Amino acid sequence: MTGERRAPRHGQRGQGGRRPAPRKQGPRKPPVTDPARRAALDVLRAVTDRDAYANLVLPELLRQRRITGRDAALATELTYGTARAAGLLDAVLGRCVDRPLDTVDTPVRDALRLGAYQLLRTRIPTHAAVASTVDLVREEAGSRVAGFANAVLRRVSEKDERQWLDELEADTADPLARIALRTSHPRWIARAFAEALGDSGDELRAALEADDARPAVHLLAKPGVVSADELAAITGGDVAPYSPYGVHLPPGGGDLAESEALAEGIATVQDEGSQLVAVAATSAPLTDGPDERWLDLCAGPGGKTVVLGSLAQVSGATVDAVEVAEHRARLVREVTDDLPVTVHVADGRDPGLDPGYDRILVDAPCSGLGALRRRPEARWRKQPGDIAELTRLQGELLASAYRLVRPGGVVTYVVCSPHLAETEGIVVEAARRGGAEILDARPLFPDVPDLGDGPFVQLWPHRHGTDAMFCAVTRKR
Ligand SMILES: C[S@@+](CC[C@H](N)C(=O)[O-])C[C@H]1O[C@@H](n2cnc3c(N)ncnc32)[C@H](O)[C@@H]1O
Repeated sequence: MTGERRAPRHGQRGQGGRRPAPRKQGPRKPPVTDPARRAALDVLRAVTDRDAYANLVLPELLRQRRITGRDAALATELTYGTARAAGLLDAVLGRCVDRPLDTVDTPVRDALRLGAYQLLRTRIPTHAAVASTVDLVREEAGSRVAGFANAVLRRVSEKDERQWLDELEADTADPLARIALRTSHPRWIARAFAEALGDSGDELRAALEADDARPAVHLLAKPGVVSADELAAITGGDVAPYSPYGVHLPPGGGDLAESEALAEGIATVQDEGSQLVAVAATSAPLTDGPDERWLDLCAGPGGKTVVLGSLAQVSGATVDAVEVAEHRARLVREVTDDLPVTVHVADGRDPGLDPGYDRILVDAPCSGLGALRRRPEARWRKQPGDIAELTRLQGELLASAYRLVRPGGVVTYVVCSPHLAETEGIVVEAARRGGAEILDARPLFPDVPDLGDGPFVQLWPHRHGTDAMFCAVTRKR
């Protein structure tokens, strides 16, 4: 590995024969790196060391350090971009480090990822990407390791992303592994998408690419409180294409924490796909009987309960909201305190409520493979083995819903995942055992195109601009 000399910066001495300055003792110098990259690295380290969520840590850290404007935008782009692309970046770095990458200390590895991301996926000039990363490594680990980082990143910079991909792809004949590499997804997730789409070519690539792009923030205009048109005018966003209550904020559209609409409680942050499935749950056709008692069996933190509660208020119904985790139940209470919603801390598999509900929503705990675009690091943290445990719980929750719904009542099953084991694999068997018929869900999504052959609805980022929500509507016989 060869190191390259750089122009001296920040008080470094050149190597032109002058005596090096004596090494200073005493307190460490304050960091010299720019605040955006420092913030990005600190968040990436929190993700690695503490299993933190980048999208929760970053906004807080920007606020604490009063990082705003262009610096905040750069920190956001670098943090989320690096976290999303970690698999590809590691593959490239693995070619540029002369020992196994996992033997490199994690702070240094995180910094190398950050540097490699800038080199491969941004227009930041090479010298700036390398020098700023080397500064970070120097702060983290001293000058010797900084020299190592410099050498590694110089190697990374010898090729652009396309050339690296060509080189890495040449090592595998597996088309799925290639697509996964190009779109920065683990292979098992690419496979799950392929199976759900019934396609492992162009459409799969489009789905994974859309899943790799940073999504717009979607708002829910609280039904009965403010219209989507009004909310769009207040926030400067656009009325959503499909949800009657949706607004899309422009990319980088301001600090959400400062949004008056959120502070006043007239809007909440909610993906348009989540809005659509919640509306579908309230509009699925019942057979005979009343339409008054609704149940949200997995309610926390209450996003869909707000939709159910608001529409229940309009139609004169009431909602019982069940959530097993006390702290999440508290969140449901907070967002529904002005709605006809009663929150119960209970296990949805046996919540101790009287049966006879007209409508039940089972928004089951799931792998979240459908919302990876909103959780940058999640794709590298999840494991295929997570699915089996979830499917057992999903089946048990749905079975409980069939015990609680009245004949002719509707159970809507939703997961934010396209994984077939969590979607069709659960519903077909549970509905059969629960004595329910599966309805065509597509008419409950009016004007939404490309819904396939039914009866289930699977939304997709590349088709609908939503998270990949799955929705099955069933009716008890
Ligand atoms: C996908 S989230 C629901 C999201 C929510 N419906 C919303 O729109 O904000 C699943 C929720 O189910 C809860 N949960 C997990 N196991 C449960 C159980 N056995 N009974 C009830 N709730 C459960 C989790 O704590 C989590 O809050």
